[in-house]
Amino acid sequence: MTFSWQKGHGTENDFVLLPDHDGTVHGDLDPSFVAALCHRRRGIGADGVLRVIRSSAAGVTSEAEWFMDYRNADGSISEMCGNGVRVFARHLLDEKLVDTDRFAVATRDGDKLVSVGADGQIAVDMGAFSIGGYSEVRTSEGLAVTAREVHTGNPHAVAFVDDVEQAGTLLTEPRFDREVYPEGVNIEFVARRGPGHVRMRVHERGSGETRSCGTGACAVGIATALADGDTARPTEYRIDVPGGTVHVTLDENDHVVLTGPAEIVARGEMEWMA
Ligand SMILES: N[C@@H](CCC[C@H](N)C(=O)O)C(=O)O
Repeated sequence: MTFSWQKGHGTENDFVLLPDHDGTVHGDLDPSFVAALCHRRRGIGADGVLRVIRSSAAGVTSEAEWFMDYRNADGSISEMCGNGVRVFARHLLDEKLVDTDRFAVATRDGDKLVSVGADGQIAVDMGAFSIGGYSEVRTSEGLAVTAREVHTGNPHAVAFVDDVEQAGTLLTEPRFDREVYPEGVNIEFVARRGPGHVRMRVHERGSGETRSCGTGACAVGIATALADGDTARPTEYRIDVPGGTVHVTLDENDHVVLTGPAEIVARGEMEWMA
């Protein structure tokens, strides 16, 4: 099977992009194929796949022409990917599939408005968010922490710690309360670095520990504002992740806006032989 592909990343959260404009190349996008592509030893290696497909071809009702069909590295589907949408936007711009630097991208969590800055950074209005209560997360190495439930299109548990290295290796998924998160959860460990500035590590549902998570950074910004009693709008947080830095703004409409880099690093035709 031969098809075109690209590789990109946003703060080292990396993705295989599969252009499939009319949905004729990859059909239903088999989860085992996604998992094989993402495998770091037997495949190309990535935290997830972004299929680039027209909303109409994906059966999505949207004003936005392009739908980000996001899959986790294990082949599972998630509603949203914050770093992915920036990489997706970079691809649309590079391939001249959009002709303006402000446009919407359709996702399973609705349309996201993307704006490209003069510095090349990409800002995404991730829309409204919701906040839940507290429950415990526990790493396999025995760290037990109370985490705040935050939904930024997908589910997150945000746990404040003194030092993110306390989370240990994160080689296995921390335990969490399945009654609170029946669909699974992305878990962020967050440590403060200064006013409006935190550091985080994340264990992603369906992908394991990644070098960055955009929706996770948004959840962390929201949980930090709540913990600080910061009700000013707009208010901005700098979030350091192992793969770089992103900025999260809570704006006057109580939307969360994610700003960060996005880069395409390779493209080509592939003959998949596995
Ligand atoms: N890395 C992403 C989040 C991807 C989805 C997540 N693993 C889930 O299952 O919800 C991001 O940048 O937001």
